[in-house]
Amino acid sequence: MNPQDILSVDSLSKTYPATKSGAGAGLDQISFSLDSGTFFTLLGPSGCGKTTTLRCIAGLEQPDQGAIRLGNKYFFNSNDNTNVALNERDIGMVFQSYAIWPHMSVFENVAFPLRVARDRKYGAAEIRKLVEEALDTVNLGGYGPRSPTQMSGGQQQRVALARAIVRRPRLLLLDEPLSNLDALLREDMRRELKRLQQQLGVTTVYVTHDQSEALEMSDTIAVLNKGRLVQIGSPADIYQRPRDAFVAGFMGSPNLLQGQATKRVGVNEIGTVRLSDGSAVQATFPYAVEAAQAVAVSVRPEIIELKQRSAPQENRSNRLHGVVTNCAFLGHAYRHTLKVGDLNLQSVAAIDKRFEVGSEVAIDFSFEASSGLEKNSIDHTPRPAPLNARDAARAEDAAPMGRAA
Ligand SMILES: Nc1ncnc2c1ncn2[C@@H]1O[C@H](COP(=O)(O)OP(=O)(O)OP(=O)(O)O)[C@@H](O)[C@H]1O
Repeated sequence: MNPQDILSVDSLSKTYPATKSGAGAGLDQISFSLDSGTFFTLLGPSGCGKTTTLRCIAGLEQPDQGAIRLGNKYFFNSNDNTNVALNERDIGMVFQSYAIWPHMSVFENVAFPLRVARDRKYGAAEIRKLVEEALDTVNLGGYGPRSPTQMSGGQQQRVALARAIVRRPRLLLLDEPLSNLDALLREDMRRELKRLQQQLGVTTVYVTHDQSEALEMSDTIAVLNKGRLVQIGSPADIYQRPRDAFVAGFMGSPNLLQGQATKRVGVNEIGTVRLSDGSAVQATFPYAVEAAQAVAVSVRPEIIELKQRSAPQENRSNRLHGVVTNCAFLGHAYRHTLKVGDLNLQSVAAIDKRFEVGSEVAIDFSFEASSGLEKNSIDHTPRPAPLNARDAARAEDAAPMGRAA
């Protein structure tokens, strides 16, 4: 790993002016640090700040506060007014709208960044070699003379990618690059993009609101909500151990059991949660909670096993009792809706595990697979190592109240 390629974003904040429709939105103290070669995804709903973060890294948007650094080179630092111009940041970018010029050939589109480079002059032979290599990398070898207007959406997106990598940037920024493609092509391009990123070993920041895209492609995911980074982790962490109700809901886990911790629970320990009807369930907590703290338990639909009420209960498994109120065929599985007291839960069961509407069932789910989470959105984001001693002092001063250590 090359330490010169570590991307650090520290306490990035930006406020847009308030509009008629509400207070000014933007970014609130976004921090993360990426090892070189990481495929990192900014994930969240529309308006959460993904594109603004990406544009700040690119130099298309100026943050109000914070620092952005690649290796030991600061792109931006509000402390000493560093703000490096976009074309000196050594990055490649691909946007949702491919931004391919229709009046230029594929070759000229890809050659463009080389022709306008200010830091060095590329000779004709070198341009030819670099463009051909970039086109080969995106499987468009031989397409140079064509007009982009004669190409499909997927091929045009590859041209945009070739243009982004032709200068072999140290950082690749991708803003929803697949969202204009049809569903089948998008699936193919996910794998293609990932292969390309691995082949190049380039640190990549990817923006999407599509959870499955983020899970399939990323090494690390950061979930954003209302301009704040609410959770950062591996795809498995984010999916199986959401930190709060927002992340759980956004990652498609509709089942939340609200209650109180019966006693103090340490990080990654199993704790007991007393539900409002007096029953208790156990879950694994990715963070520490105090006795009587209000918490929730996220139970993913696919970890629920429906059984006859008389069926024996497995070790280390929770059991609730409920009634099936709906059963929907999904093709590969059945989704059951279950009424448990005042609560509606969803389960997804294999095709041979169907229960009729009206069946009284046992609802089993394991302690390990059930995830304890914060009831409210509290920022537990681990902060990256300070950029330097001066920044450390500033970070101490600026640490917002209530942030987890
Ligand atoms: N130039 C601007 N002026 C004013 N407000 C802006 C501007 N750009 C973004 N915003 C606001 O900042 C917030 C974050 O916007 P951003 O585009 O970063 O979100 P996003 O997560 O990328 O959303 P989407 O997925 O819809 O593109 C939104 O509330 C948006 O309205």
